[in-house]
Amino acid sequence: MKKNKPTTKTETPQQQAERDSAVDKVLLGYEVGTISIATMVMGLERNGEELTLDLRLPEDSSPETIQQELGQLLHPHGIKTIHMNVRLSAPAKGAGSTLPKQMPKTTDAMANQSKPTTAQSNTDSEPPISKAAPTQASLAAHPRIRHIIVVASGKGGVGKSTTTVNIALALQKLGNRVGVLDADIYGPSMPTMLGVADVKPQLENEQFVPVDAHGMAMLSIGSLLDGDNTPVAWRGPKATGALMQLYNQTNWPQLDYLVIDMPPGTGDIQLTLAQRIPVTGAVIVTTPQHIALLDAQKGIEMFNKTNIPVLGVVENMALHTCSNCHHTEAIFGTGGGEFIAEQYQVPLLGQLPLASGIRAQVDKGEPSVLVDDEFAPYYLSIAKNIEANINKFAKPVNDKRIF
Ligand SMILES: Nc1ncnc2c1ncn2[C@@H]1O[C@H](COP(=O)(O)OP(=O)(O)OP(=O)(O)O)[C@@H](O)[C@H]1O
Repeated sequence: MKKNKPTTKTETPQQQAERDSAVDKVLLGYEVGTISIATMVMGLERNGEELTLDLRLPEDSSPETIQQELGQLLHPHGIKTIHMNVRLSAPAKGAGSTLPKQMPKTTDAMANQSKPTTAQSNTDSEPPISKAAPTQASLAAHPRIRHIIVVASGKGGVGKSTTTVNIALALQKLGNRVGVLDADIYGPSMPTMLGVADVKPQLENEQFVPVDAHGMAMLSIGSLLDGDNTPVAWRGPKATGALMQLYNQTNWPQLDYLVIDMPPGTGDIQLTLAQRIPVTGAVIVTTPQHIALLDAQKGIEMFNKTNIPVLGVVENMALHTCSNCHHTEAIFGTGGGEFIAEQYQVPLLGQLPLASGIRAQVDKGEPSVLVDDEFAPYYLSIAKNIEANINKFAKPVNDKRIF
């Protein structure tokens, strides 16, 4: 699934980045049925003017048409040839395994260039590009998951993962069945923070079986990475494809909450996930510094655009607890999280101390809530605030869903 992208001598790094980004945008905008093809990309490799895609497509799709339409859309961006390796998904769970289908030939992206393209001009039949992205309201709820919560931050390093893991454990402590999906492609840390870095998820009937982490069902994007393919090198479609695979092709048990640790930022990957996964609500983690607050605002705006309710803001590292006298004070000043919560009319779920104990516990794989240390009550209070609000945002359960 993962391939190293060969470098080409004729492209400058800037041209390379521009062409990669143009390819990403085309893939993100091209829909098969109502779903972006980006979520179906299992592998992607570009070598100059040649693009190779490994795709997992719905059984009723037409790979030949897709190959031709993508060829026409990508040709203006310098892609002359598209190779496609296709696997067609089985129609329903248990109805058989996937059918590998190697595309018989390489398509010249210029082929049929003079004919009208289905995507652009034949609007009477199947205009896949012009269909609107699915909205949250149109997404079916997962049949075994009551609430999906995404934990996001506009900026990296604000303590999003530390907060996620402790909130998940706190929700469990309040009596809920909890799962954790580590979608942070830039730094998957859930396995380490939960002390299960050495445990690999099993595959059963082409479905991942989540790892048991202190009673929670955990799966991490880190499990899909190998040594010579760093997550940072992943580009949009590849990352979203892998993340959708983790969500869809996992045998999640019956859960009250699936807590997703999102990649930091508000780019294409975050937006696509927000449009494809039926989320009950988002929790935004920020720190009191101005830049982190500005980034949190971007996060809130992104969720507003995609109609995902923002459950609230958590202000991390807002307070300092002296390790000698245990006195707690707001060293960065107060009011940052409150300000943003007021401005956007979202609740401030809680303020967390900056404390070496919090870091030491996650480094050991035994987060504060698990060992019930002096910081656990802060996370429990946040979890209670989430629970107090969440039912009004719950999605109706659709038992007909096949995943
Ligand atoms: N409240 C806190 N007090 C002290 N240290 C903290 C606190 N929250 C997080 N940290 C530490 O800050 C560092 C960054 O935290 P974490 O990895 O959770 O951030 P992140 O926002 O998920 O980062 P990234 O976006 O890069 O994945 C870690 O070393 C973590 O232990």
